[in-house]
Amino acid sequence: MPQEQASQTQTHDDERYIIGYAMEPKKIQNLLKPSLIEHARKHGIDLIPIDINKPLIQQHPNLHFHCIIQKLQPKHWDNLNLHQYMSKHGTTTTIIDPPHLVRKLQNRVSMLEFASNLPLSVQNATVGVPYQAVIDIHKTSGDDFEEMVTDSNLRFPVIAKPLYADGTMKSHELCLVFDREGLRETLNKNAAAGSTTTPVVLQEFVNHGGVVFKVYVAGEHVRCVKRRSLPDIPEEKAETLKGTLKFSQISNFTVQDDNGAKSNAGHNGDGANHLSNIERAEMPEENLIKELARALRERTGLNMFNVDVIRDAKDCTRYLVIDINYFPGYAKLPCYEPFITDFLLDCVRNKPAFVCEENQGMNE
Ligand SMILES: O=P(O)(O)O[C@H]1[C@H](O)[C@@H](OP(=O)(O)O)[C@H](OP(=O)(O)O)[C@@H](OP(=O)(O)O)[C@H]1O
Ligand SMILES: Nc1ncnc2c1ncn2[C@@H]1O[C@H](COP(=O)(O)OP(=O)(O)O)[C@@H](O)[C@H]1O
Ligand SMILES: [Mg+2]
Ligand SMILES: [Mg+2]
Repeated sequence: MPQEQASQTQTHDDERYIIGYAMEPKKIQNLLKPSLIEHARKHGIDLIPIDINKPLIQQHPNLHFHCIIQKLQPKHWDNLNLHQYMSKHGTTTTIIDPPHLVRKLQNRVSMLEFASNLPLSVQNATVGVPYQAVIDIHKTSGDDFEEMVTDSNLRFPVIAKPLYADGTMKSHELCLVFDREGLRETLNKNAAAGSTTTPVVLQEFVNHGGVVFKVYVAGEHVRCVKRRSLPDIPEEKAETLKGTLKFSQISNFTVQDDNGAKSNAGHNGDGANHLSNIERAEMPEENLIKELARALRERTGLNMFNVDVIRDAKDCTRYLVIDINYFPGYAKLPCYEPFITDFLLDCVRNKPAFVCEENQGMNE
């Protein structure tokens, strides 16, 4: 890690804290890199794995967890029986964050409600959400379909997103839909999937210069990075485009990766163009990012998340939140080790802002 970006963390010499992490192996592999474990250790934190498949009360009988971080499916909450654990240790152990609050980010409608009508005031900038509507996926033909599209008030192109953003690969399978026929086709395919049919949110596609700003939040700590996004669709071209275009996890390339990365959504140009778009794009005002993070922490009651934000290509003061993810891939941030460690130290030193309302709703 470059010296100049090393932790601002101050270690209190003899303090040691035990922090448990409960998550699936893939997430552990992505997040708990040796560099993080070592950085945390040097700053007084021992990061200890928790087995997500058996009750926590049966694990580590001689350890006291000051705090537990987690990214879990509901079945893991049952297996861990954290309720039982917390009834014994709840006064001294904090769980970040309560699952009933995390769950609100797993639905693309309730997720964006947090970002609607945000009272932010940084210069002239506004932060909102794109217009979106949940549609009835069974109305795929005839007058029903026509009426539904008209009633939805949506303007094409739109992005069809699975309503549930529950961490599955399927929940990241998105589709650009250019016209009514494309929408009908998408709904028919969904219906053909039978038991795996999922409700769909249609969200207006907003031209934004091919760059998404990812705002990573860990308590009071906030970082914003630029990532690759879908390219703009010029209005005259939008009128001629037909059908649909599937894509998935387009922003999962860092700027460095982007050079050689190929996308299945490249309907308008090549990687090199995107790269220069990203390089050229001005970052949002730092205060705006801070205010956005603070407002969303307050509204969601959560500490660990990131927010995907785009800037309207037609109006550079208009920012739109398009996605909020619980416990994102912090390791993709440069120097994520001090970022996470500083946050964890805040948690264990019990800054009031970081204590989840007495771990309420834990087993809901
Ligand atoms: O695991 P699920 O619940 O699917 O959520 C994923 C993971 O958190 C990704 O991090 P990782 O790749 O480390 O698992 C994250 O990438 P970022 O950290 O780049 O945001 C994704 O954000 P999107 O890129 O918006 O999908 C987010 O949707
Ligand atoms: N309304 C929108 N207008 C323009 N581009 C969008 C919009 N919504 C999503 N995108 C693009 O699609 C990508 C994935 O969408 P997102 O809602 O973040 O889904 P996921 O949860 O799979 O990351 C975004 O990072 C962005 O590049
Ligand atoms: Mg996203
Ligand atoms: Mg997401």
